[in-house]
Amino acid sequence: MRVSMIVTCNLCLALRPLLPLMLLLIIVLPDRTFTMSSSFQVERIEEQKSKDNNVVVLTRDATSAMTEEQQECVNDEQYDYLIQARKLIPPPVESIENGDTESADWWMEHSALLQRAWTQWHQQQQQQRSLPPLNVNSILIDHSLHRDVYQTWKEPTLENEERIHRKWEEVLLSTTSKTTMTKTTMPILNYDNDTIKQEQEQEQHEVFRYQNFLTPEGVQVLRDHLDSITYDSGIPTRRPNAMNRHGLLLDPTVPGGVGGNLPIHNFLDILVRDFVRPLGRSFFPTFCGNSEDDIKHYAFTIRYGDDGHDPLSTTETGGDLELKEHSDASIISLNINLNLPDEEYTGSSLYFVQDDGDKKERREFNFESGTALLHRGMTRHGSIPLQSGQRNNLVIWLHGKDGYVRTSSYEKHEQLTVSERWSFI
Ligand SMILES: O=C(O)CCC(=O)C(=O)O
Ligand SMILES: [Fe+2]
Repeated sequence: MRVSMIVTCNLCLALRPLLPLMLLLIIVLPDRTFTMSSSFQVERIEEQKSKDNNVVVLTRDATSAMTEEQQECVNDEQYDYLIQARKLIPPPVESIENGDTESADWWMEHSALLQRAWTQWHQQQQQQRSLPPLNVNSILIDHSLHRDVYQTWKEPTLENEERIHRKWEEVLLSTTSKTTMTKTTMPILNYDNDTIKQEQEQEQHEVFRYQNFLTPEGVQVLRDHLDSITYDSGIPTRRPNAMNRHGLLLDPTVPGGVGGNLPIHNFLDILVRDFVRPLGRSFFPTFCGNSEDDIKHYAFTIRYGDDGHDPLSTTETGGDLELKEHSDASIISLNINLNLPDEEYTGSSLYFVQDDGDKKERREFNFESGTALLHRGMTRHGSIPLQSGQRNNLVIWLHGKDGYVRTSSYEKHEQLTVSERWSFI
């Protein structure tokens, strides 16, 4: 007992100089140790949870131990895809790398972030930006066309189809010669004993026009919606295709395409299902003979001329001016003008190549606000230079899966029946 007291006293004496430090540790350490270990534990648990779910997230519990500044940083950088997407600098639309005009790799690399940003933007916009529904009472599409189309959906007859066709102008007719093989029983007339070859002149309707396909209200709401995507979202958007540099690629399945399941996507789905596909099948029954041919759509907007928002552009007016002659990667294309009635422009007529066998001629068309042209993708076309103003159009291509475009024609007996044309197959 005595010994132990002496030892304790000696120890006390030895430790005496350290006493202030020990006191300080007793006061400070428990609290520090508790704070650190608890926040550490939470983080470890959450880290484990997120690993299990294969997602990397910082939870609110883990961030509660952070300073306000740190937390803001986490909120911005980790959660806010919109802020991250807005910071990206996309490759200029004019850039060409290894022959690739669309910088596909860059869009692929940022595709997941951009899609999340669109979803986030949609959630923020939901209250303010919607489109009127595209149902039978829709104010978007010419009422009398709409009525006839819905009547034909209810009763798919040739008469009802004919009523719709009368509302469209046939604006381009080509004459092509087609060689047909006919079975014969007269062996002397040919060498293979079984067929005779016949040259037939065939008239082929190529382009149809509907002057006021979209109502003035329809043009206005679609433009507002699309302009908001372009100018308000701040999310980088990929050029619409290899030829057009300015406009929106509206296909969410293509890296860099506008996503987020916005009202425009729903509008396009219904427009394609209820109008473009059955109209394409009924105007071009020799080419749209199977649902495999027109099952998919690819939609984009195009803009010719300056919009004053494009400092990176190097073209004379800050936008595209013309489009070279081409055929589309589609079986059917619908091209609708989205200029507001008072948005005037000169030049920029769309031309189609009229093929009369020996002779090929260009036929030009001017778009007016809301005008739609429906044509085969294979019919060659382009647009002449814009002289002044701006032209905005919405283009929808129909094709098969994986971009498959069928070009050969179907014989009469292979073609879809009227009820098949107006069905969801
Ligand atoms: O409206 C135009 O200028 C034609 C657009 C076009 O043909 C296309 O983008 O494929
Ligand atoms: Fe085209």
